[in-house]
Amino acid sequence: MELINKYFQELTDEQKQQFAALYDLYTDWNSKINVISRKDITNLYEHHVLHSLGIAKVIKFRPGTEIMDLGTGGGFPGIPLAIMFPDSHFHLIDSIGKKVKVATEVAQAIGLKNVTTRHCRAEEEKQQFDFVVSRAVMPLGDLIKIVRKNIRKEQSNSFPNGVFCLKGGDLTHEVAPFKHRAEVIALSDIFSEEYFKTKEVVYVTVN
Ligand SMILES: C[S@@+](CC[C@H](N)C(=O)[O-])C[C@H]1O[C@@H](n2cnc3c(N)ncnc32)[C@H](O)[C@@H]1O
Repeated sequence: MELINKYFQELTDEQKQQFAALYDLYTDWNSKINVISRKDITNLYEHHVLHSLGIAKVIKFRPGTEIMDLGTGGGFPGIPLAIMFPDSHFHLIDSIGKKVKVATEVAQAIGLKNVTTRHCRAEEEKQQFDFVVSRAVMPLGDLIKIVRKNIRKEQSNSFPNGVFCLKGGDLTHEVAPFKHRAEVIALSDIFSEEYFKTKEVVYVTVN
């Protein structure tokens, strides 16, 4: 939790309480439904919460922005981002029902009013959003093909509407087809912890 305060110094008391509550909630839910590797739960704030918030270091979503988290699992990156941007709306979807249940229960338990969840495959989701966020779900090319229908044309943020993905490792091949429309932001330039040495935020403009 100190790690979140270290990088985000303007949190309200409510946001601090919401972030702090995640540890017990995920420890409890993860013992029933596996959404995080069991041995990684002690690294919840660094590997999952702060990693998700890497996107918040790249874009400050304007109030009213609508975002879909594709393949949210137990709520990453959607839940940490929903805490960080209470005036934006986050729609969390996953094709595995019991994982969506964890995300739904955690959002409810911490009183998030800006989160909806849905158990479905992204291919079936027809709603439109300003942005799609995603971590560890599928290769960039496949993801862009699926979400093209979900990105609305009208723009209202500092970045044109598109996709923010949390990725790791060498992305040369994955990003090559999008070279004029993609931007790779190294999280090692933002977070000093060893874990972020090989982690990136990839942004792709869609439309
Ligand atoms: C490795 S998990 C990552 C979960 C979460 N994003 C995280 O980082 O903790 C990948 C998730 O993507 C979901 N998924 C894969 N393909 C999907 C699709 N086409 N539509 C919706 N969810 C999908 C899976 O059910 C799984 O929960």
